[in-house]
Amino acid sequence: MDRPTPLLTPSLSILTLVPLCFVRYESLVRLYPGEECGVFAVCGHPNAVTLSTYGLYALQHRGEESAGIAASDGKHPFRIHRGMGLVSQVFDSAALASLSGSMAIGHVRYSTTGSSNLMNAQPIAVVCSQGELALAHNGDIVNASELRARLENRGSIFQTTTDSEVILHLMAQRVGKPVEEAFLWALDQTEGAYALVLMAKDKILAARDPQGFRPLSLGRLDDGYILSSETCAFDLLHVQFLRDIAPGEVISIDGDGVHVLRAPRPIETAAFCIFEYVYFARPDSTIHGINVSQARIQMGRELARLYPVEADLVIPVPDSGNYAALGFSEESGIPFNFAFVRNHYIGRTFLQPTQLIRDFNVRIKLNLVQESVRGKRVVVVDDSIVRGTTARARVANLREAGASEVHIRVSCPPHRFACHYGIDFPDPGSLLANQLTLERIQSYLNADSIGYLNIDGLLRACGSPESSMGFCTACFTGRYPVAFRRGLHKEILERNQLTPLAAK
Ligand SMILES: O=P(O)(O)OC[C@H]1O[C@H](OP(=O)(O)OP(=O)(O)O)[C@H](O)[C@@H]1O
Ligand SMILES: NC(=O)CC[C@H](N)C(=O)O
Ligand code: SF4
Repeated sequence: MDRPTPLLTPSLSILTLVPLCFVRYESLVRLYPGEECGVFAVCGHPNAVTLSTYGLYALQHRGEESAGIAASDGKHPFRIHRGMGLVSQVFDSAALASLSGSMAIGHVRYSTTGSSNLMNAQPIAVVCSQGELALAHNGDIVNASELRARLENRGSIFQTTTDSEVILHLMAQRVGKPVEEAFLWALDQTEGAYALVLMAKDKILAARDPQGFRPLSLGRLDDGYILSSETCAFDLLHVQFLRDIAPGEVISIDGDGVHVLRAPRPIETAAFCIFEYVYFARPDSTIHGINVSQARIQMGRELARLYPVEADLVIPVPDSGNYAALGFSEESGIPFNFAFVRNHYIGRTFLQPTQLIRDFNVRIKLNLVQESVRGKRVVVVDDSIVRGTTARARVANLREAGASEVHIRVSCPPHRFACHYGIDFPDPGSLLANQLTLERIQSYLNADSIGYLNIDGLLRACGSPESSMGFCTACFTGRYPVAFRRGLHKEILERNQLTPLAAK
């Protein structure tokens, strides 16, 4: 038996597709492999709201479920606008006119803990013992369920089912303490992945978890400071890049500038998410001194050395496969061309709600220029294979179009394990490489050969000037840098899942 049941691909007729057109937008927009979030913040700039809006446009690839901005002029209550959908759908002129101030934080969400609905959209704003606070979070807090149960037993009333909200409730417990101290105290109890921006009355605080799973960079524009998940947003806004917020570092920004509240952890203990370089981050971003597109080109070169093949043409699976395919072509000397045309109006590939819809989405996403592959031996380079939906459909296309051989090359190792640090990978049972051997994957995809980049090649491709810098590779290796409770899953904080602890 070659094919695990969840991977079976039912055929799709145009009649079965028609009702799908009426499925609500939110339920369809389910990104591969569940994206993650983007955070953005402006402190001390008169155009904070406009800058945040454009910043979120630049971070849109990190989350397409919901978007929001909270703004403050330092005198009036925070103004906040959040909605489901893309930045362009959430922020019309009326929404933008409702926001003002020289401080703002923004968020684009892809849910990893708590369902996708308006209640869970960020920033999350509260009024508590610390005054007004608004929080935007990228990552996943692995002990959120324990923290929440403890807080609820002490009377906390939660308004969302996200992990992020526990940070605000922890802060609220520090009655009478400065907001900086409350933030540090909350972070001391929080385990897992977080790149955070927090807006308080007259300052913005920011933090990265000790492993630095998710990126966060600091820049300067005129007299103001900007924080962004990725540097591509700085380029767009002509923001001067100052530095990355370091793993474990906590800062505050106010009228007097940037203050380090907690010094970084040694870089040796870092566990940057290596999959940011493979797929998530935009190729024009630079994370820890490594440009993402350059890293991807190196991955393609490594792959060509590891799995050489006699062929006539290298083609990428756009978009994320583009640079790796370029590197493969450069290293192998096999000509490069675009044979798949990507429809950019559909976002990144969807995984939900059913395999039927995934198949449909893959068909909308990519179309083949048949003339460019007919009679050719083709190497198809993609950044990753998760369920195999994309690769299987693309091989079938290439064969129908008359390609004489189809060789698949993947610019990261096989995905065999779940991520609990801010990427909503499907459960391991639906990961192709968790279920099948490489030989069986090759036959499932109907490819003439298959080659995945290995961990060493991937690490080399992401090699940093800081040579001791560490990466998280858990979804490939199963070696998790931060321990988590077994059975952790996305719905863990939904009301009926909570198991209150005994009051202390
Ligand atoms: O094995 P699967 O489950 O099909 O998932 C893997 C595919 O999905 C991603 O593309 P996506 O459309 O999300 O993004 P991209 O256009 O940025 O590459 C990825 O680049 C692979 O092509
Ligand atoms: N992908 C993310 O970083 C999401 C942040 C947070 N865990 C949420 O689900 O809202
Ligand atoms: S498990 Fe994979 S996706 Fe998750 S943080 Fe680690 S490298 Fe990134």
